[in-house]
Amino acid sequence: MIDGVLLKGYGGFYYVYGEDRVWECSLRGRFRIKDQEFLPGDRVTILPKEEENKGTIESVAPRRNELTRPPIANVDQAILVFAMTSPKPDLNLLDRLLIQAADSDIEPIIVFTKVDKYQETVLQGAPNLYELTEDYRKIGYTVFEVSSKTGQGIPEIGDRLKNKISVLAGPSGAGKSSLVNALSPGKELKTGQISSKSKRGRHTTRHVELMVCSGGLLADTPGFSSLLLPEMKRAELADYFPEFADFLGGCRFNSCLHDKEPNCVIKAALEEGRISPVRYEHYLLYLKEVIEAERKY
Ligand SMILES: Nc1nc2c(ncn2[C@@H]2O[C@H](COP(=O)(O)OP(=O)(O)OP(=O)(O)O)[C@@H](O)[C@H]2O)c(=O)[nH]1
Ligand SMILES: [Zn+2]
Repeated sequence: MIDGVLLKGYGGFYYVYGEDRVWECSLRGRFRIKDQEFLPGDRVTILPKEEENKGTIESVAPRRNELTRPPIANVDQAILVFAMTSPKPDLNLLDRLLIQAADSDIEPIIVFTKVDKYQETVLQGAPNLYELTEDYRKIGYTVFEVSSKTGQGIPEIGDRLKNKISVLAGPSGAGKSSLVNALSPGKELKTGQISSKSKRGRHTTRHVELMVCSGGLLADTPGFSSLLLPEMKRAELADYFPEFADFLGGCRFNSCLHDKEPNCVIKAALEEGRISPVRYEHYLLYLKEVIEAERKY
C-alpha cells in the first residue's frame, strides 16, 4: 500500500501523488457504490496494480478541512500574494483574507511581490513601504518579500511549500502566476501532461487540480474569491486580530467591542502606537459588516 494525495479526478480516473510519482487510479467497488465524492487534497492509500503507475484507491482518510473556493481538502496554508507596488497592496483585502484563512484553520503566509520594481520606485523618491511588511511581521504573521523577476526570496517560499498543500490568493495582477513560474522552472511534474494525453473529456470544463511545486502541492486555481467575512458573532471579531490578544480582557466592559466604549484597552493600545491604525480601521469596518450580517440570521 502507498500513501498519497489525490491531485484530481478526471475522465473516470483519479490521479494520486505518492512516492514522488503520479498514479492513475480507479476506485474500489465499495467507493463506486457509495458514490464517494473525492476532492483534490484527499489523503488516500492505493494498491499498485501490475501495470506501471496504476493502482486502485483502497481507503480515504477523514478531512482536516475543506475549502470551497477552490474545492480542495486538507489545505495547510494560504499564500496571500500582494504586490508591493503596481498595483498598490490592497490591505483591506489582505486583512479579509487573513480572517478567512484563520476561519478555515489554514495558515496564512503573506508574500509581497515585485520587490525589484518597488526598490526602483523608492530610488525615484516614492515612500518606503517596508514598514508595512514589518507591521505584519510584528503581529506574528509569516511575511516574505520576493521578486519573481530577480528570484529574490523565491527559494525561501519554495521551502515553505514542501510537503504541504497550499492555495494561492490575492488580487489580479499581484504576480501569482509569475510566482508559480518562478517556483517551478519547468522541471516539475505537471499533472496537465497527463490530461493532454487523454482523449476523453478534452472538451469538458477544466476542474481544479493540485500540481506538484517545490516538493509540495499547490492548487492551480487561486482561492478565497469572496470578500465576505465568515459568519460570526460581533464579539468574536477581535479574536481574528492576533495583535489584540495581549490586551483583550482588560477593557472596562466585558462586552466591549472596542469601538465607542470608554476605558477600552484596544483604543489605548492604538493611541500608544502598539496597534496599527490601518488594522484598527479595518476592525471597525468589519465590525459594522458583522453586526449588519448578524441581523440577517
Ligand atoms: N517587476 C516585476 N514584475 C512582476 C513580478 N511579478 C509579476 N510581475 C508582473 O506583473 C504582472 C502581473 O503578474 P501575474 O503573475 O500575471 O499576476 P497574477 O496575480 O497571476 O494576475 P491574475 O492572473 O490576473 O490573477 C505581469 O506583467 C508580470 O510580469 C515581479 O516580481 N517583478
Ligand atoms: Zn475594548
